[in-house]
Amino acid sequence: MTKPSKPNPPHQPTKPNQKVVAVLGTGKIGEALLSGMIRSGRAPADLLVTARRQERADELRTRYGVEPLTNAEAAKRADILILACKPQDMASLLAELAPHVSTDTLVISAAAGITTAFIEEHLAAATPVIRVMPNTPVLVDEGMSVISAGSHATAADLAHAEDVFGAVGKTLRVPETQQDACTALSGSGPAYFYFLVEAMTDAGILLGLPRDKAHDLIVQAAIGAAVMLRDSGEHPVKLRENVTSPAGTTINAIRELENHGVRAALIAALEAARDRSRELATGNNT
Ligand SMILES: NC(=O)C1=CN([C@@H]2O[C@H](COP(=O)(O)OP(=O)(O)OC[C@H]3O[C@@H](n4cnc5c(N)ncnc54)[C@H](OP(=O)(O)O)[C@@H]3O)[C@@H](O)[C@H]2O)C=CC1
Ligand SMILES: O=C(O)[C@@H]1CCC=N1
Repeated sequence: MTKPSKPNPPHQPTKPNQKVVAVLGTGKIGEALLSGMIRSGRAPADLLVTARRQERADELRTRYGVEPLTNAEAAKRADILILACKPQDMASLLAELAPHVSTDTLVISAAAGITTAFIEEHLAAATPVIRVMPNTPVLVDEGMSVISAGSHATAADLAHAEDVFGAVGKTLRVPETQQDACTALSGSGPAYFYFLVEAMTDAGILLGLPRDKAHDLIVQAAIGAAVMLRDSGEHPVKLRENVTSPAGTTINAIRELENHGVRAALIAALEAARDRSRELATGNNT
């Protein structure tokens, strides 16, 4: 495509050198990122959002004090566009954006599977594109955002992406060939832990505990285990061995987990998530 020029003067940020960021497709992850950017000190006036339904636009205006725009307006005004629609909506969003995105604009996609090459094909030649896989703990500033540069993204573009996503958790640069695997581990990862907590809470009910107590016990065990995994410097095998007393209770539970193939199930589950990310690469997979 030929390079469109920026028809409108760019939006003036409230802080010098502050990039104006637009979130296009403000659903679950888009809203989580928006709230995180506001918490990290970006002024709502430097944040643009788009929504395709009036009801959603009204919600965002009320909750965050942002003024929802059309995708075209956001593309004209922002320095950084974060595309947070579903992979299946990406081709139509890019078609809408293409006439308005200048090559000065950094385009960041958070969509599972969608490659930087796919986005580059839909925009003007040399548009810098970055692929990021965040996860929902960005809502509590404990996110993990895995970042890969497209063919025209510079070191400065990567630094801008790390600035935005680093405000709401950790960031990690990987080659784009690893993004589908990272999506399976990290993007989807929180869901597996919620699933385990849900299942273990049910076990507490079976063992006769009230649901709220069972929930609190399992959540605190999860928090304690997570902090030890992060801070102790010990391998997970060692941490598990420390819990597993000879002829005690834990080994009986571990034997059942192995008998039921839980380890193999987790490996197969993450492989299936990786495969689905690959299938979504063109965005036309329902
Ligand atoms: N949820 C998660 O944990 C993570 C999701 N992602 C990725 O983020 C993306 C969004 O996922 P998620 O937030 O769960 O999905 P949601 O359905 O909650 O959000 C998608 C949003 O995009 C909006 N949208 C779609 N097309 C347009 C358009 N043309 N213009 C403006 N807005 C549009 C939708 O509007 P409407 O409400 O009208 O449908 C919706 O609000 C996906 O690509 C997913 O792969 C990445 C990491 C983690
Ligand atoms: O389930 C999904 O497709 C998205 C991508 C990673 C987490 N949620």
